[in-house]
Amino acid sequence: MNGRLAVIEGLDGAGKNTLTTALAAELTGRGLTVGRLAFPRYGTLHADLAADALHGGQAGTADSPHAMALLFAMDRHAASGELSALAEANDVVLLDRYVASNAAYTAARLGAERADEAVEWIGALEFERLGLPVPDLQILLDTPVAVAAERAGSREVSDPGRARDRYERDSTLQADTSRAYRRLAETSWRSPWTTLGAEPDVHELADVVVGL
Ligand SMILES: Nc1ncnc2c1ncn2[C@@H]1O[C@H](COP(=O)(O)OP(=O)(O)OP(=O)(O)O)[C@@H](O)[C@H]1O
Ligand SMILES: Cc1cn([C@H]2C[C@H](O)[C@@H](COP(=O)(O)O)O2)c(=O)[nH]c1=O
Repeated sequence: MNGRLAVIEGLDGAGKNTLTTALAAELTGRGLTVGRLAFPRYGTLHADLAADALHGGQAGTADSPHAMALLFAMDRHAASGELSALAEANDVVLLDRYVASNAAYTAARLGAERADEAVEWIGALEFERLGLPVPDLQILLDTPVAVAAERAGSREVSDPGRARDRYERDSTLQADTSRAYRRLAETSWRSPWTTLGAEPDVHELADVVVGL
Protein backbone atom coordinates (compact mmCIF):
# COMPACT_ATOMS: atom_id res chain seq x y z
CA MET A 1 0.00 0.00 0.00
CA ASN A 2 1.39 3.42 -0.92
CA GLY A 3 -1.29 5.95 0.04
CA ARG A 4 -1.78 7.06 3.62
CA LEU A 5 -4.97 5.72 5.19
CA ALA A 6 -7.02 8.23 7.20
CA VAL A 7 -10.33 7.25 8.78
CA ILE A 8 -13.15 9.59 9.79
CA GLU A 9 -15.20 8.23 12.68
CA GLY A 10 -18.11 9.48 14.77
CA LEU A 11 -21.76 9.13 15.64
CA ASP A 12 -24.63 8.94 13.18
CA GLY A 13 -25.19 12.50 11.96
CA ALA A 14 -21.85 13.71 13.38
CA GLY A 15 -20.89 15.19 10.00
CA LYS A 16 -18.43 12.55 8.75
CA ASN A 17 -19.56 12.58 5.13
CA THR A 18 -19.54 16.39 5.06
CA LEU A 19 -16.06 16.52 6.60
CA THR A 20 -14.72 13.81 4.27
CA THR A 21 -15.91 15.78 1.24
CA ALA A 22 -14.38 19.03 2.52
CA LEU A 23 -11.10 17.31 3.45
CA ALA A 24 -10.88 15.58 0.07
CA ALA A 25 -11.39 18.95 -1.69
CA GLU A 26 -8.75 20.61 0.51
CA LEU A 27 -6.20 17.84 -0.11
CA THR A 28 -6.91 17.80 -3.84
CA GLY A 29 -6.42 21.58 -3.86
CA ARG A 30 -2.98 20.99 -2.34
CA GLY A 31 -2.07 18.72 -5.25
CA LEU A 32 -2.64 15.33 -3.62
CA THR A 33 -4.62 12.51 -5.19
CA VAL A 34 -7.40 11.28 -2.90
CA GLY A 35 -9.39 8.03 -2.91
CA ARG A 36 -12.58 7.61 -0.89
CA LEU A 37 -14.58 4.70 0.45
CA ALA A 38 -17.49 4.64 2.90
CA PHE A 39 -18.54 1.74 5.10
CA PRO A 40 -20.95 0.04 5.14
CA ARG A 41 -20.95 -0.26 1.34
CA TYR A 42 -24.72 -0.11 0.89
CA GLY A 43 -25.89 -2.09 -2.13
CA THR A 44 -23.51 -4.99 -1.46
CA LEU A 45 -24.50 -8.26 0.19
CA HIS A 46 -23.02 -8.02 3.68
CA ALA A 47 -23.74 -4.32 4.09
CA ASP A 48 -27.37 -4.77 3.13
CA LEU A 49 -27.79 -7.73 5.49
CA ALA A 50 -26.35 -5.54 8.26
CA ALA A 51 -28.69 -2.69 7.29
CA ASP A 52 -31.66 -5.09 7.46
CA ALA A 53 -30.67 -5.89 11.02
CA LEU A 54 -30.23 -2.21 11.93
CA HIS A 55 -33.62 -1.25 10.56
CA GLY A 56 -35.63 -4.37 11.25
CA GLY A 57 -35.00 -6.61 14.15
CA GLN A 58 -37.70 -8.91 12.78
CA ALA A 59 -37.32 -12.66 12.20
CA GLY A 60 -34.80 -13.48 9.51
CA THR A 61 -32.35 -10.68 10.28
CA ALA A 62 -29.01 -10.96 12.07
CA ASP A 63 -30.37 -9.35 15.20
CA SER A 64 -27.51 -9.82 17.65
CA PRO A 65 -24.47 -7.60 18.31
CA HIS A 66 -22.01 -10.32 17.29
CA ALA A 67 -23.88 -11.28 14.12
CA MET A 68 -24.14 -7.62 13.05
CA ALA A 69 -20.45 -7.05 13.79
CA LEU A 70 -19.50 -10.07 11.66
CA LEU A 71 -21.54 -8.74 8.73
CA PHE A 72 -19.85 -5.33 8.92
CA ALA A 73 -16.46 -7.06 9.15
CA MET A 74 -17.22 -9.25 6.12
CA ASP A 75 -18.23 -6.13 4.20
CA ARG A 76 -14.72 -4.75 4.80
CA HIS A 77 -13.14 -8.12 3.99
CA ALA A 78 -14.97 -8.13 0.64
CA ALA A 79 -13.71 -4.57 0.00
CA SER A 80 -10.06 -5.29 0.74
CA GLY A 81 -9.11 -5.54 -2.97
CA GLU A 82 -10.82 -2.22 -3.69
CA LEU A 83 -9.09 -0.65 -0.71
CA SER A 84 -5.64 -1.88 -1.84
CA ALA A 85 -6.27 -0.56 -5.36
CA LEU A 86 -7.28 2.86 -3.99
CA ALA A 87 -4.16 2.99 -1.84
CA GLU A 88 -1.93 2.02 -4.77
CA ALA A 89 -3.45 4.73 -6.97
CA ASN A 90 -3.64 7.65 -4.52
CA ASP A 91 -1.56 9.68 -2.09
CA VAL A 92 -4.31 9.53 0.53
CA VAL A 93 -7.34 7.29 1.06
CA LEU A 94 -10.14 8.71 3.20
CA LEU A 95 -12.47 6.18 4.79
CA ASP A 96 -15.86 7.28 6.13
CA ARG A 97 -16.16 4.71 8.95
CA TYR A 98 -13.89 1.67 9.29
CA VAL A 99 -13.02 -0.93 11.93
CA ALA A 100 -13.36 1.50 14.87
CA SER A 101 -17.05 1.93 14.00
CA ASN A 102 -17.50 -1.76 14.61
CA ALA A 103 -15.51 -1.58 17.85
CA ALA A 104 -17.40 1.43 19.24
CA TYR A 105 -20.92 0.34 18.23
CA THR A 106 -20.43 -3.30 19.25
CA ALA A 107 -19.01 -2.15 22.60
CA ALA A 108 -22.10 0.01 23.10
CA ARG A 109 -24.50 -2.73 22.02
CA LEU A 110 -22.91 -5.28 24.37
CA GLY A 111 -22.88 -2.89 27.33
CA ALA A 112 -20.22 -1.39 29.59
CA GLU A 113 -19.25 -4.67 31.25
CA ARG A 114 -18.37 -6.27 27.92
CA ALA A 115 -17.09 -3.18 26.10
CA ASP A 116 -13.37 -3.98 26.41
CA GLU A 117 -13.97 -7.57 25.31
CA ALA A 118 -15.87 -6.28 22.25
CA VAL A 119 -13.09 -3.91 21.26
CA GLU A 120 -10.44 -6.60 21.62
CA TRP A 121 -12.52 -9.11 19.64
CA ILE A 122 -13.17 -6.69 16.76
CA GLY A 123 -9.50 -5.65 16.53
CA ALA A 124 -8.28 -9.25 16.52
CA LEU A 125 -10.94 -10.32 14.02
CA GLU A 126 -10.52 -7.51 11.50
CA PHE A 127 -6.83 -6.64 11.71
CA GLU A 128 -5.26 -9.99 12.60
CA ARG A 129 -7.64 -12.63 11.18
CA LEU A 130 -8.91 -10.72 8.15
CA GLY A 131 -5.65 -8.83 7.64
CA LEU A 132 -7.23 -5.43 7.01
CA PRO A 133 -4.75 -2.55 6.82
CA VAL A 134 -4.25 -0.53 10.00
CA PRO A 135 -5.01 3.19 9.50
CA ASP A 136 -2.21 5.76 9.61
CA LEU A 137 -4.61 8.15 11.33
CA GLN A 138 -8.06 7.87 12.91
CA ILE A 139 -10.04 11.08 13.20
CA LEU A 140 -12.81 11.24 15.79
CA LEU A 141 -15.44 13.81 14.90
CA ASP A 142 -16.61 14.16 18.50
CA THR A 143 -19.91 15.92 17.83
CA PRO A 144 -22.08 15.97 20.98
CA VAL A 145 -24.86 13.35 20.97
CA ALA A 146 -27.65 15.96 20.94
CA VAL A 147 -26.09 17.91 18.05
CA ALA A 148 -25.54 14.74 16.00
CA ALA A 149 -29.14 13.65 16.66
CA GLU A 150 -30.41 17.07 15.59
CA ARG A 151 -28.38 16.93 12.37
CA ALA A 152 -29.54 13.37 11.61
CA GLY A 153 -33.15 14.36 12.35
CA SER A 154 -33.01 17.38 10.01
CA ARG A 155 -31.48 15.29 7.26
CA GLU A 156 -34.26 12.71 7.66
CA VAL A 157 -36.85 15.46 7.07
CA SER A 158 -35.10 16.80 3.97
CA ASP A 159 -34.29 13.29 2.66
CA PRO A 160 -36.98 10.78 3.71
CA GLY A 161 -35.00 8.04 1.92
CA ARG A 162 -32.38 8.44 4.65
CA ALA A 163 -34.60 7.29 7.53
CA ARG A 164 -32.81 6.75 10.84
CA ASP A 165 -32.59 3.16 12.04
CA ARG A 166 -33.67 2.07 15.52
CA TYR A 167 -30.14 2.48 16.92
CA GLU A 168 -29.77 5.98 15.52
CA ARG A 169 -33.00 6.89 17.35
CA ASP A 170 -31.72 5.39 20.62
CA SER A 171 -30.09 8.26 22.54
CA THR A 172 -28.76 5.93 25.26
CA LEU A 173 -26.98 3.78 22.69
CA GLN A 174 -25.60 6.89 20.97
CA ALA A 175 -24.25 8.18 24.31
CA ASP A 176 -22.65 4.80 25.03
CA THR A 177 -21.15 4.78 21.53
CA SER A 178 -19.78 8.28 22.08
CA ARG A 179 -18.08 7.09 25.29
CA ALA A 180 -16.69 4.04 23.49
CA TYR A 181 -15.27 6.25 20.72
CA ARG A 182 -13.63 8.57 23.24
CA ARG A 183 -11.99 5.62 24.93
CA LEU A 184 -10.62 4.38 21.59
CA ALA A 185 -9.18 7.83 20.86
CA GLU A 186 -7.77 8.31 24.37
CA THR A 187 -6.01 4.94 24.24
CA SER A 188 -4.76 5.53 20.65
CA TRP A 189 -6.45 2.29 19.66
CA ARG A 190 -4.41 0.62 16.91
CA SER A 191 -3.03 3.92 15.50
CA PRO A 192 -2.70 7.64 16.28
CA TRP A 193 -6.02 9.50 16.74
CA THR A 194 -6.96 13.13 16.50
CA THR A 195 -10.19 14.35 18.08
CA LEU A 196 -12.18 17.24 16.59
CA GLY A 197 -15.26 19.17 17.71
CA ALA A 198 -18.56 19.55 15.89
CA GLU A 199 -17.26 22.39 13.68
CA PRO A 200 -13.84 21.14 12.59
CA ASP A 201 -11.20 23.30 10.90
CA VAL A 202 -10.55 21.52 7.60
CA HIS A 203 -7.29 23.39 6.90
CA GLU A 204 -5.78 22.31 10.23
CA LEU A 205 -6.91 18.75 9.65
CA ALA A 206 -5.40 18.75 6.16
CA ASP A 207 -2.08 19.87 7.69
CA VAL A 208 -2.18 16.80 9.94
CA VAL A 209 -2.97 14.46 7.03
CA VAL A 210 -0.26 15.99 4.83
CA GLY A 211 2.22 15.41 7.66
CA LEU A 212 1.52 11.67 7.91
N1 LIG B 1 -20.49 21.41 10.62
C1 LIG B 1 -21.79 21.25 10.37
N2 LIG B 1 -22.66 22.20 10.76
C2 LIG B 1 -24.00 22.04 10.53
N3 LIG B 1 -24.56 20.99 9.89
C3 LIG B 1 -23.73 20.02 9.47
C4 LIG B 1 -22.32 20.10 9.69
N4 LIG B 1 -21.76 18.98 9.20
C5 LIG B 1 -22.77 18.25 8.69
N5 LIG B 1 -23.94 18.88 8.84
C6 LIG B 1 -25.28 18.39 8.38
O1 LIG B 1 -25.65 17.33 9.26
C7 LIG B 1 -26.27 16.27 8.54
C8 LIG B 1 -25.44 15.00 8.76
O2 LIG B 1 -24.16 15.21 8.17
P1 LIG B 1 -23.39 14.01 7.48
O3 LIG B 1 -24.27 13.28 6.52
O4 LIG B 1 -22.11 14.58 6.97
O5 LIG B 1 -23.14 13.09 8.77
P2 LIG B 1 -22.59 11.62 8.90
O6 LIG B 1 -21.77 11.61 10.13
O7 LIG B 1 -21.92 11.19 7.64
O8 LIG B 1 -23.93 10.83 9.12
P3 LIG B 1 -24.26 9.25 9.06
O9 LIG B 1 -23.21 8.49 9.75
O10 LIG B 1 -25.56 9.15 9.80
O11 LIG B 1 -24.37 8.90 7.60
C9 LIG B 1 -26.32 16.69 7.07
O12 LIG B 1 -27.60 17.23 6.81
C10 LIG B 1 -25.23 17.78 6.99
O13 LIG B 1 -25.54 18.73 6.00
C1 LIG C 1 -19.22 0.47 9.29
C2 LIG C 1 -19.98 0.07 10.51
C3 LIG C 1 -21.15 0.71 10.84
N1 LIG C 1 -21.82 0.34 11.95
C4 LIG C 1 -23.08 1.03 12.26
C5 LIG C 1 -22.94 2.47 12.58
C6 LIG C 1 -24.25 3.06 12.10
O1 LIG C 1 -25.20 2.88 13.13
C7 LIG C 1 -24.59 2.20 10.92
C8 LIG C 1 -24.15 2.80 9.62
O2 LIG C 1 -24.85 3.96 9.45
P1 LIG C 1 -24.42 5.14 8.47
O3 LIG C 1 -25.37 6.21 8.87
O4 LIG C 1 -24.69 4.66 7.10
O5 LIG C 1 -23.01 5.48 8.70
O6 LIG C 1 -23.90 0.98 11.11
C9 LIG C 1 -21.36 -0.68 12.76
O7 LIG C 1 -21.98 -1.02 13.78
N2 LIG C 1 -20.21 -1.32 12.43
C10 LIG C 1 -19.49 -0.98 11.33
O8 LIG C 1 -18.43 -1.58 11.06
